Amino acid sequence: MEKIIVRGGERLRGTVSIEGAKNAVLPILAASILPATGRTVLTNVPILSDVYTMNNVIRFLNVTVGFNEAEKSITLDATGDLSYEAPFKYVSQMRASIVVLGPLLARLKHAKVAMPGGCAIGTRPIDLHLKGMEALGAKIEQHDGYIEATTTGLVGANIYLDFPSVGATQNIMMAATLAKGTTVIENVAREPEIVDLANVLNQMGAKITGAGTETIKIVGVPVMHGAEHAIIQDRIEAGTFMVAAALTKGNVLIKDAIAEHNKPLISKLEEMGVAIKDEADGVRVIGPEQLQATTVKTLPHPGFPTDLQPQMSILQLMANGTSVMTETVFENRFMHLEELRRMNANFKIEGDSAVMYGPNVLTGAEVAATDLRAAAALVLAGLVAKNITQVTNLKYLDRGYYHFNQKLAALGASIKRVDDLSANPLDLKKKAQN
Ligand SMILES: CC(=O)N[C@H]1[C@@H](OP(=O)(O)OP(=O)(O)OC[C@H]2O[C@@H](n3ccc(=O)[nH]c3=O)[C@H](O)[C@@H]2O)O[C@H](CO)[C@@H](O)[C@@H]1O
Ligand SMILES: C=C(OP(=O)(O)O)C(=O)O
Repeated sequence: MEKIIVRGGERLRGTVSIEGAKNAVLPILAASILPATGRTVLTNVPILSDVYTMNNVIRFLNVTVGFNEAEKSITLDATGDLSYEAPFKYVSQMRASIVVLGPLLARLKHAKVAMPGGCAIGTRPIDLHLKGMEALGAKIEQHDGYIEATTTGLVGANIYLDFPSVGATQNIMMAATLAKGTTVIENVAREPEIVDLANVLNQMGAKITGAGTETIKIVGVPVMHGAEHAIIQDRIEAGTFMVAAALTKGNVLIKDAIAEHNKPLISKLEEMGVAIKDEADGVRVIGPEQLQATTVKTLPHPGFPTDLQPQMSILQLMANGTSVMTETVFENRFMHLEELRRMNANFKIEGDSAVMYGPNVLTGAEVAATDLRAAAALVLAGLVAKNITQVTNLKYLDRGYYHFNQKLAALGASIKRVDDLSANPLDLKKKAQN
C-alpha cells in the first residue's frame, strides 16, 4: 500500500521551490475552451493528478491538449468542433470540472455537465453558478444527474452573489466574456486565482476589469483567441511549507512565495512567535522554540484561507495555551483532527470551532487522509510527533502537492514514501484515468 512514513523531530532547513497554483490552473484549463482561433500555452503548470483529470475533461470536449511535463507547460487548441458534454466519469473525480459549464455555454450555447456531488469537506452546492448562468439568459434543466444549459445567446446582466464563491465567480466571469453587452458581478470572490484567470482571459481578448475587488465588470466580445500565460505560484503550497518550517523550529526560504498572497497566514504566524522575512527571492520562515496559542477564523479572501486551516491547526495543537480554530467556509473540515486523536491530540469540537489545548505531545500512529489538505496536515503532524507516523490515502495528497515528501526530505525531514506512484508523472496520469 502507498504510504508516507515520517519520523518526527527534525528541524527543517534550506530552500524549497513552489509550483504553479492548482486552483489557478484548473479554471484556466477550462478557459482554454473559449478561444475560437489560435493556441493557448500555459507555463508553470503543476504536475498534479487534478491537472491530468482536467486535461481529460477538456480532451473529452475535443480540445487538443499537449502536456509537456519536463517543461511544465500545456499547449491547448480549441479551434476544432467541440463537444458540449462533461460526463460523470470525470466530474465525479474532481468537483472543479464544473467550471467548464460557463465557457461551454459561452462558446457553444449548450453545455451538459454531470452534477458534481459534495465531498468530504462539505455539501458544496452550485446554486450560485446556476443563478449566474440564468441571469445571463441560459435555460437550465437538471435531469439524470446532469445539468443541461442552453441559450439562444448570452446577454450581459447585473448579478449579485449571496456569497463570494470562487467557482461561481469564475464560471460566470467566463460565461460573460462572449455575452452580448456588459455584465457586472457584485460580491465576487477576490482570491489571487480569480485575478490570474481574469489576466489570462484578457490576454485572450476578453474585457474584464475589477478582478481582485468586490465587483467585476465584463464587456462582452464577439470572439476570443489563444494566449500565453504563466500560472501564479501556489499560495496554499507555499503556506503549507511556511507552517512546516514554523512547526519544526526550522529556518526555510520558501522560494518565489508571494508574501502579499499569504498575508492572513503570515500575520497569524507572527502572532504565534514565528519570524517572517520577506526576502528578494521569497519568504523566509524561522520557527520559535515555543509557539504561542492563537485564534483563527477561516473566511473568503482576504480572510484566512480554509485550504490552510488543517495545516494551521497542527501549529495550534503544538502552541502553548488554548487555541481556537473556527471554520466558516465548509461545514465538515475537521476530519484530520479526528484522525489526530490516534496521535493523542487534545482538542474538542464545539459547533464550527475546534478548541485545542496545547502544547500537545503527539505520538506517531497510522492515520488515513480524508481529503487533500487533511493529507498535508497529517504529514505535518508526523514531522513533530514522537516516533513514527504512517499516512495512507495519498491519492488526496497527489491532487494538490507535487513531490511533497521529496521536498520535505530535501529540507531535512526524515520521511519516505513507499510504493510511490507520484514520483513519475506517467503513473499520476494513469491514476487520473482510472
Ligand atoms: C478548485 C478550487 O479553486 N477550489 C477552491 C474553491 O472551491 P469552490 O469554488 O468550490 O469554493 P466556493 O468558494 O464556491 O465555496 C465556498 C462556500 O460557498 C458555498 N457555495 C458555493 C457555490 C454555490 O453555488 N453555492 C454555495 O453555497 C460552498 O458550499 C462553500 O460553503 O474555493 C474554496 C474556498 O476558498 C477552496 O477551498 C477550494 O480549494
Ligand atoms: C478543497 C480544495 O480543492 P477542491 O475545491 O478542488 O476540492 C483544496 O484545494 O483544498
